Amino acid sequence: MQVKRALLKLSGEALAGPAGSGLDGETLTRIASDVAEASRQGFQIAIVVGGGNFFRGVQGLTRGLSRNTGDSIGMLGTVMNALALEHAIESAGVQARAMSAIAMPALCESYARRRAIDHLRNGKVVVLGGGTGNPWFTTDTGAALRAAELECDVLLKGTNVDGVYDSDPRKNPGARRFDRLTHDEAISRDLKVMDTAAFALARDSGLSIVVFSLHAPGAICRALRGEGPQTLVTPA
Ligand SMILES: Nc1ncnc2c1ncn2[C@@H]1O[C@H](COP(=O)(O)OP(=O)(O)O)[C@@H](O)[C@H]1O
Ligand SMILES: O=c1ccn([C@@H]2O[C@H](COP(=O)(O)OP(=O)(O)O)[C@@H](O)[C@H]2O)c(=O)[nH]1
Repeated sequence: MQVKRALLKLSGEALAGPAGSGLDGETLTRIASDVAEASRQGFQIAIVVGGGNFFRGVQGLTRGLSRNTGDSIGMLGTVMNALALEHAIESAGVQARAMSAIAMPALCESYARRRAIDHLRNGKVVVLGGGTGNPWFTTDTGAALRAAELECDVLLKGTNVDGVYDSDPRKNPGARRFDRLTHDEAISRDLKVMDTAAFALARDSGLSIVVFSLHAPGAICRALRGEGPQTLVTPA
């Protein structure tokens, strides 16, 4: 696969480091320098960042909040991560623009498809916060949506496991990793590394997904080159 423009999905937890919540400076710096290196190598990178290190909408239910309010808080968490990443990537020497799906003009640009494409063409890394801008969605679905809108060649899902397994590897130590599978197989076998809506949207827009682990330094550059342990999920 020849990749020029990639959509990188980073879960919020990926920025949390060993503490498991909030932002870890060292982790942020490591991931940002990997992204900056990929940009210097000529890849156009758009990032959709999650917010699970701060708040997930469903957590609100146990606090007496409605799902709609919980999801609004969750989306705000993703914007916090986008601002942190924008700063960390610029500190690593590459220009970056945070864009939010929910207008917050005092903090960052609002997401507009054509403006995001302009930034990418001009060599800036675009960091997309706010998910889809709607409750009841996830940032995985946001990542598939933005990858389709921005005509990305691939969706790279960077996470804490090194691919898609036949069952959750965190729960089943005997789980086996796929090198390759289709979106339909991932959906029908209920392989929960991404939600069904994200797999379905990626399938319908003809977008391949690479699932890889973010843990080692240089992981993002290697994933872009198709190197290292990973699972390739293809529409057919
Ligand atoms: N079949 C599977 N293959 C790989 N990972 C899976 C699978 N089922 C569930 N997972 C879990 O999906 C998680 C990766 O998704 P991610 O979006 O980064 O995490 P979260 O959903 O907790 O934010 C991993 O922590 C892994 O334990
Ligand atoms: O389009 C979206 C994307 C995210 N969220 C909310 O933001 C939270 C954080 O996103 P996500 O759980 O996808 O983050 P990740 O698991 O990747 O860290 C979610 O739980 C939702 O509450 C939402 O409402 N709409």
